[in-house]
Amino acid sequence: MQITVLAGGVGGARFVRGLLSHLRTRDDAEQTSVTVVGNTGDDITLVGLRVCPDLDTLLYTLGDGVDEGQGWGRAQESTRVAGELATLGVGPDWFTLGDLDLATHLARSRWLAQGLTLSEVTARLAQRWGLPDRGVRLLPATDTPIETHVVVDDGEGGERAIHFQEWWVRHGASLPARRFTVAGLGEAKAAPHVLDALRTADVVLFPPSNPVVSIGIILGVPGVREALRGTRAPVVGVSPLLGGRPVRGHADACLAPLGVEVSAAGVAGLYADFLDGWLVDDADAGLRYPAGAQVRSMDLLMRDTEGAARLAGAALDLGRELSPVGAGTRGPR
Ligand SMILES: O=c1nc2n(C[C@H](O)[C@H](O)[C@H](O)CO)c3cc(O)ccc3cc-2c(=O)[nH]1
Repeated sequence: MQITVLAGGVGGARFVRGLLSHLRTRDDAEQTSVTVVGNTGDDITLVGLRVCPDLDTLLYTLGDGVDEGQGWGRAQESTRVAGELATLGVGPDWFTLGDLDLATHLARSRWLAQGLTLSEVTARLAQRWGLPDRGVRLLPATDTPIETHVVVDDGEGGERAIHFQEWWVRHGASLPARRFTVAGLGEAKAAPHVLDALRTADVVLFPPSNPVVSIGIILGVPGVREALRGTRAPVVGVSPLLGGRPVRGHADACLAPLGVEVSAAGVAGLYADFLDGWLVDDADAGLRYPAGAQVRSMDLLMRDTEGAARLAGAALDLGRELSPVGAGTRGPR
């Protein structure tokens, strides 16, 4: 079985870790491969280094090296270099790069400067973190450098665009966003294997990642949405909102500027053109959902890896139910 997952950072990484844990309990584990397509809109260049937060969160989480408390960054990390940079007045003081994490950014930036693509760099890092041995292929959504920007009020009746990380980390998403723009997205090409992984999957899963600044960015890469509309695989998503609130992150602050209802139903509407199955929390079972997707409710909270495994198993079960005679047998939509 081939499973393709579109993922943002912490929520996506924890869901995939749960998926791997669930797959280990199944008889067909040996014949199953997982392709994860990661968001690159969060990427940023800091102190001359290319930082890819969502890809790194996936690498560290799936490679058992993540700081569990934060959900991002390396476990047992120190920040001596960041402290020295601050003393030198270099770099933003609102974004901290850990010492071990810096090695990732140094290696990535060096390999990119040598002419490797982000896909090739990510494959090297994935090897370092043992992802292929765990049956996981990690792909950036695109090799084209893209960056999400947030348009906010400039305080003088006009507007200004700031990098997504400045809005998210420095301001805690508290500045009302007028809209999101993605530099480079228009000219971006899906990275190698991304479109094929969607077209040839047996099931496509959407973890409870941010629908606007994580999944939404991947969907904006030319060809991705069309591949999802055309795939014969069931597409099953997990709502990132429980009772109208995100478990972590700021999905609510991202949906408001789009004029989308901040609810599991509102998010389902963003995926309505390709979604086959939608897992929502029991608290949201009574909402009115767009026609087309089968909705199932359960306790959606991923308290630990076991909880994430339960969720991933339910998403796979729903996918199987929607493709009763085997994936690849339904006509394209
Ligand atoms: O809240 C923070 N998040 C930090 N994050 C998390 C990240 O900014 C966001 O949570 C994601 O981009 C949103 O998915 C980092 C992620 C990295 O891979 C590397 C460094 C950082 C540093 C910070 C930070 O200083 N503060």
